[in-house]
Amino acid sequence: MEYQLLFAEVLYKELKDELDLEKIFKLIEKPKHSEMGDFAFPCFELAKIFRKAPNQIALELAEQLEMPPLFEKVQAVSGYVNVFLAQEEVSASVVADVIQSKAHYGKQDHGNGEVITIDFSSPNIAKPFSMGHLRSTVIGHSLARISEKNGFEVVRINHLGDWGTQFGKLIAAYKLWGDEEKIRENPIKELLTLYVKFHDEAEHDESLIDEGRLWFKRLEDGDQEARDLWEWFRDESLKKFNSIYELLGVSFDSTQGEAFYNDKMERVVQLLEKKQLLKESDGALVVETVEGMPPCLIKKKDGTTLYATRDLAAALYRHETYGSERSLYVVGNEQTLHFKQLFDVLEKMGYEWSRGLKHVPFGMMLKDGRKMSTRKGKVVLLEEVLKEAVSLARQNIADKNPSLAEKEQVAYQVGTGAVIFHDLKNHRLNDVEFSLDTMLKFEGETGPYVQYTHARASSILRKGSYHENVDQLSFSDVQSWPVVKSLMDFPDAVKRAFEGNDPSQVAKYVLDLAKTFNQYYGNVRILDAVEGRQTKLSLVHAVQVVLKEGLHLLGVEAPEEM
Ligand SMILES: NC(=[NH2+])NCCC[C@H](N)C(=O)O
Repeated sequence: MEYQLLFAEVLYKELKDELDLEKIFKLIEKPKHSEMGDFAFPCFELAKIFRKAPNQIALELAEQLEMPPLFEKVQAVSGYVNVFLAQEEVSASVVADVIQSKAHYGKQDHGNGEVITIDFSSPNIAKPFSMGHLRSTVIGHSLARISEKNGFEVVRINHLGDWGTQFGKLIAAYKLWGDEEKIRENPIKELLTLYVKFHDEAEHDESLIDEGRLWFKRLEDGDQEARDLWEWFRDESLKKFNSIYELLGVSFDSTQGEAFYNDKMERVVQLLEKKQLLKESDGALVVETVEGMPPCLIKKKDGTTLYATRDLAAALYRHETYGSERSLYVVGNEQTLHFKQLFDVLEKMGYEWSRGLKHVPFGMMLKDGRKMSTRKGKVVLLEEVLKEAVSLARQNIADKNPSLAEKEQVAYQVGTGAVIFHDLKNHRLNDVEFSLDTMLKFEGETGPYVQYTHARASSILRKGSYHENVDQLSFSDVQSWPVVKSLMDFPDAVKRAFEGNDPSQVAKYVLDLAKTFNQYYGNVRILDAVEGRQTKLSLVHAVQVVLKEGLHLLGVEAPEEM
């Protein structure tokens, strides 16, 4: 039951001529102090329309509103209409609802099964999986789950960077200096070394650049040797990437990277030609985009294609294959211009659906305030970082709970959960300072803190031999109300997270629920309660369900014990 919506509907009956339902819903506030009620409707905007003082309007509204049964009091105070819920009844109904719905609690249906494609992670082969790709993976994975929770059908796409002039350069470098043995031992590191060497040497030997270009041309034309080498580099890289995905619990519906579009680009070029959008510029083919933006490069002088050409082909392919009218591209904010150009070209091509394409940018991952870079061989190997988080978590368990069963599994869940949560707890556009120590703390705004709260709830339920039963819940204490109110906020957090493509809404929500519950736990005797033990345990159960589902939406596991 959505009480805020109920309140909005009642207000709407009185205010239809002035405001629409959505506007009213958005205006409703949740007062911080309980004496101001559970919801408050400000009348300041109406003052202009009615030419009356806000408080006068509030008084009249409070008089007129026909509140439904579970609202027990309406009050006009300083320009607000404050309404109070009937705590006992509402608590029983919310807790029963959560326990009966379980993981479905908070599910929204406004997506109506519509398909949405989410392009995320998308690392480049033959290069290390960067911190930026980690951010994209974590944010995209969470947005996929949040979209499903909002009623959408999601297609998860890993648009691998496995095509482009850099592979010509890499093949050229391998032909010159490559050592098969070494690459087999340590593929990504060796390939990166070759690539860096190529760039260094090319600074004083320009013929290398031509050599690289030639190899990419051969690759695009299907030359066998070039293909074989490329495939080998790709396979080795994928092995590494897959072990990271496994660690993070991430999977995809499609790993069709840029190379997949090799035979689909000619059609795009022809379409652009037919729509008279192609222009020649210095021998290259471009599409002019809106004023002030550089033109979008489609084909180079030598006939090879570009990142943007492949993205055009991919957008068409996805729309045709999945029937998607909406797509998210979870890619760092340094590619903002690229996506602006891409969407603009598609719009110029006359595709209505291009309006449903959205770039979801994010900030950088920093170490000691500086960008973590993979250039010039200064490699931060992500897999090692994740493993280190796991090993710190393992140490923690050894110190705090040495008798824990499933130690190893829990160490993985806590270690990776800490990294993921740390990334998602602030708005994605903020830069993130990477600090394992901070992430892994059991107190403060961390993943382990929320996981620990979930494990605490689970432990209370075990110790209390809890049996599910929602028939005779009776909430007469004041302490449970803030917890119930937090439970009630979950559906709205799910919706907001979708609307803003913003997993931090869910992260902040679970932190709030965990804090509120821990306060309750500190003040209320649950296991040795003389009265209402079943009700109290049911509240704990509801908290456990929602914490787990909230963490799930972020891509974080919730161990029962830790
Ligand atoms: N459709 C896309 N362009 N997706 C993002 C690709 C990201 C690219 N591989 C990079 O690492 O920069």
